[in-house]
Amino acid sequence: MENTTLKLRGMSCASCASSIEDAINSVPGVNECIVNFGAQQATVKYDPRRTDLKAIQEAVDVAGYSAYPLQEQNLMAGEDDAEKRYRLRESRDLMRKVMAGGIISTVLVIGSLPMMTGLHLPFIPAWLHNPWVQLILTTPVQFWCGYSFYINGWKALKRHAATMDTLISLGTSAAYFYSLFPTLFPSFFINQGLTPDVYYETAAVVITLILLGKLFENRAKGQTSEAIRKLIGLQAKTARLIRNGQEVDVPIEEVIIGDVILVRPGEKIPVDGEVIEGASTIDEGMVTGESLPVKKQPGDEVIGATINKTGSFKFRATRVGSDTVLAQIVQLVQQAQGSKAPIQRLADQVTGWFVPAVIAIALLTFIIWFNFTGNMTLALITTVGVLIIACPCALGLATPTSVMVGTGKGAENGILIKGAESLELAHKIQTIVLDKTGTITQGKPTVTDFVTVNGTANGNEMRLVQLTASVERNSEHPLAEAVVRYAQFQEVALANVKEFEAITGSGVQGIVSGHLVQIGTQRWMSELGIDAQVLQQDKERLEYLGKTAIWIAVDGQIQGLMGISDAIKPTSIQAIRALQKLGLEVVMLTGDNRRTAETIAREVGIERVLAEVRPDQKAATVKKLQSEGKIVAMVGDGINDAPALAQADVGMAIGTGTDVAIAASDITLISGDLRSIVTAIQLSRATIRNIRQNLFFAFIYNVAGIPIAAGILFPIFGWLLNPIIAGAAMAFSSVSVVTNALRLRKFQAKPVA
Ligand SMILES: Nc1ncnc2c1ncn2[C@@H]1O[C@H](COP(=O)(O)OP(=O)(O)OP(=O)(O)O)[C@@H](O)[C@H]1O
Ligand SMILES: [Cu+]
Ligand SMILES: [Mg+2]
Repeated sequence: MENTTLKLRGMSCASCASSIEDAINSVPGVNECIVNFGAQQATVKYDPRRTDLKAIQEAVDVAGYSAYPLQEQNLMAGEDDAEKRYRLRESRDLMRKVMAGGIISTVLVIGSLPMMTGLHLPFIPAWLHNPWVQLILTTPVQFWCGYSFYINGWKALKRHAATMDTLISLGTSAAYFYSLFPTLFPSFFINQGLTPDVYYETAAVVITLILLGKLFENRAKGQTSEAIRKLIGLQAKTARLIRNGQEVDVPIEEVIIGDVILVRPGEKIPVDGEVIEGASTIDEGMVTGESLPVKKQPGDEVIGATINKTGSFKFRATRVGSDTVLAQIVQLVQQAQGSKAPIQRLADQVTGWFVPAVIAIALLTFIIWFNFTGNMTLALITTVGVLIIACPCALGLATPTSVMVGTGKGAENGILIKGAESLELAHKIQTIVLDKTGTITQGKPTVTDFVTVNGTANGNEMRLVQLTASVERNSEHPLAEAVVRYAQFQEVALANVKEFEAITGSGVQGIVSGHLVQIGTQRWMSELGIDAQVLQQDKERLEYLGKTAIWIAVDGQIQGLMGISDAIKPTSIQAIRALQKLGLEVVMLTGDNRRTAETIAREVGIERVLAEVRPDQKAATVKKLQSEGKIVAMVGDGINDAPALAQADVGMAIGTGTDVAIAASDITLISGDLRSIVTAIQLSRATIRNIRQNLFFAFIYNVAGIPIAAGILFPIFGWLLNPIIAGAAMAFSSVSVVTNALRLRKFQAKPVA
């Protein structure tokens, strides 16, 4: 299965989105297609053996739109130029039409004032009221400014569909062509005792207002993707390389992996890499959301686009171009912005049958009024009013705009949200499961205690450190790294290991100079039949201190015990308290032993502890919590957490953790700070609230407007909805939806503690 994102052009409203969806879905070999109107993107899952991008693009072309793959754009070459030019051209075109339409409409409205108000207004020249003059003025507005409505409406008709363009072109045409009759044959009306009134100004004003709304909408939509532009703008333009012992400045695109780059204080780090010389502190806030600068020394990783603070250093480029952390973030955010929140599906379904239903209501309105009153004017005004006010364009904007701003805001706060679905789900989380090592704690354990059975005489202790560290050197477990570091610190040379084996969740073993060395948990020792009574007291003491005790057995005999401690992240306690304040149940899930886990849990204020859980049981444990009827989020960093992250309703990976965990998760917390979980939940709540407001704004005009426009209040109060007001209301509803979504940009993480 192949997954691609396509940029789309030519959409005018949400029903366009569903026709593109239909068009792509009907290509054989396409599995799934989601079109996002706000982001103007389609996400397509297809079988590359059965179809290809070209076939999909053709299907979109046939439907009357165009599509091109997102990958073709050079992500890091500044803002996507083609896209920007397209948007600008569209805005300029709209601007011209709005200006022309605005001037003409004003003249027309002034000309019809006497007729509308029934007053004699001597300062208005009579010729302005002449139907022929009005016809000549309106025609360019109707067919030049309103051209796109006809074209798009026609495209829709060819697909047997109806969109907002259908409604607008129908509505304004009704006003325009009806007015032609009294213009051409005034005597026909006069003979019947009717005034030959014309409604040109209605058509012109409605078209102008809707275009004005579109212009605002266009501008505001440009701002919703501001986050991406900001991210791309973070990128440095040049890098100072050291080549053949010389410093040269090169454009960032020319940096290749392995290049040595020099960075001075205050400069931006151009690409990702590893420090090889010098030391400094670096502000990584723009990428991780972490506000404190981070110390770096040789061996440490640096991230492109972060800012060097104090010292100069050299580093070797390890990731360039579209592989850098920043480029990955941009890509992720772009994909997330194009994804569809479940709440949107409802809106889409509504839009699907809305337009045909509106046309039916409009027809009915006309028939009823005309039959009952015989009044053509009344019948026409109500019908045009219904057609215009019922346009569901704001409905299609309601969710995508909020999702775009919300995911962008997340990225700014160091929270990468992979899809709108997890953004929506996050506000429902009831239980949050935290992995211990690397999530609550720093994941940088150190050996603090070392107890041997046979004392320290005759180099026995150093010999044991050598055996242990030699085996552990082959393991990737953080505990293993701690042991190796300990040995290095003691300047113990490591030996070769044969038959190394890691037993996940239990320990490691291997043969060093003919001795079988086994290192791991008490449970594993008893499974191996090794008696571990000797150092029981020491073990319990270590565990009460919150340290992990690992047994060392040589040739089936316990020889020693190591106490390894992993400091709690200073922010964890605060974060956990905040989560509990938000009403969530916080659970700790760990493979470590019960006593150690409980000590750490007590320190951070967690009550429910699930300890000694084997890696293959972590997912099952999450499932069990879900079967209690809870919406469960899992936060973890390790490979052993990946299945649980995937099982959870919302999986959150720590950005400093393993790639496997990040791939399995829905949300990545780029810095390891658990407080960003709180921010993620707050952001989700804010976004959902925003979407609900938007849906309300979008619906209220239609729901309240249609009956009024249909003339329901006329028999009672004599109220009619002028089509001009309907046009203004509908333009206003789109604008208010987008403006409301932009309010989300002000989102700020609230400290809850
Ligand atoms: N390489 C190793 N060396 C020594 N002991 C190990 C090793 N790998 C695992 N163990 C033992 O197995 C236990 C469980 O390991 P596991 O990886 O499942 O969890 P963890 O990393 O300790 O905790 P968490 O689940 O919170 O990340 C460890 O606490 C340790 O006692
Ligand atoms: Cu509309
Ligand atoms: Mg872990």
